[in-house]
Amino acid sequence: MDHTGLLVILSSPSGAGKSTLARRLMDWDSSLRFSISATTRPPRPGEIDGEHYHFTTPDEFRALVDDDQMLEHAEVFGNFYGSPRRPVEQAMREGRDTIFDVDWQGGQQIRASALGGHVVSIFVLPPSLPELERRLRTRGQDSEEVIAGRMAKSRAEISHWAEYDYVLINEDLDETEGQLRAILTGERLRRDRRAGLGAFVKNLMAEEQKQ
Ligand SMILES: Nc1nc2c(ncn2[C@@H]2O[C@H](COP(=O)(O)OP(=O)(O)O)[C@@H](O)[C@H]2O)c(=O)[nH]1
Ligand SMILES: Nc1ncnc2c1ncn2[C@@H]1O[C@H](COP(=O)(O)OP(=O)(O)O)[C@@H](O)[C@H]1O
Repeated sequence: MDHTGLLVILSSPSGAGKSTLARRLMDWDSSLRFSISATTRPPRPGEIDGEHYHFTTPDEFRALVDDDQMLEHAEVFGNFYGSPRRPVEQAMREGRDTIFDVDWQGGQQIRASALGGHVVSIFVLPPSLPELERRLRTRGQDSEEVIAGRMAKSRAEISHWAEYDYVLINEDLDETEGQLRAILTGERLRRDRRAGLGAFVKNLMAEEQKQ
């Protein structure tokens, strides 16, 4: 059936588990596309340019924005982040769903864009703030200073939870992954109903009359 790809937005305070969940969803369904953001943040050890992020200088980033190549962009934790527009439009044309790992500002901008009708938004909460801090620490990729900065901003991010279609508490990773799969399956069925089931049912009825 012909359909347009969905834009699946995942937001959460840093460390709640978005990237881990996005990776698991893509292992489950290889047709899902991850929106690789551009950022002015320096790469962490092990991060690959063009795979985790497109790492850019502030000047390069500004040029992309000025050239209208960003579907959305925002400043987060003192760095710029943005979602390139073209790969998203291409995936939509191919009927492939795109996953975005963006903050609340990105969520608001994509929802308000011309593509907003295709958005499914999901907010991921940690079971508690001490557990969030523990996860940031066990990820082992940020300095104490960076962790303190992210914890300080976590309440501001969480305050936007009610803007999202779904809100999941990521306590048990397998359970949250199951909930995400269920959401995606349900939202795809809703999309297919909008996109083309009318024609399918018309055909079905016509066949019945022929018999
Ligand atoms: N608005 C927006 N936010 C983004 C984008 N890419 C990443 N972010 C957000 O920026 C924040 C920091 O991301 P990152 O530096 O990878 O740190 P991490 O979330 O701790 O792994 C997270 O809240 C991301 O969701 C983007 O393209 N646009
Ligand atoms: N449900 C969970 N239980 C325990 N640890 C988790 C859970 N979800 C994620 N983590 C761990 O927490 C850390 C932060 O997760 P990550 O996916 O990097 O978060 P985010 O992308 O939201 O910043 C990682 O070390 C990850 O393995």
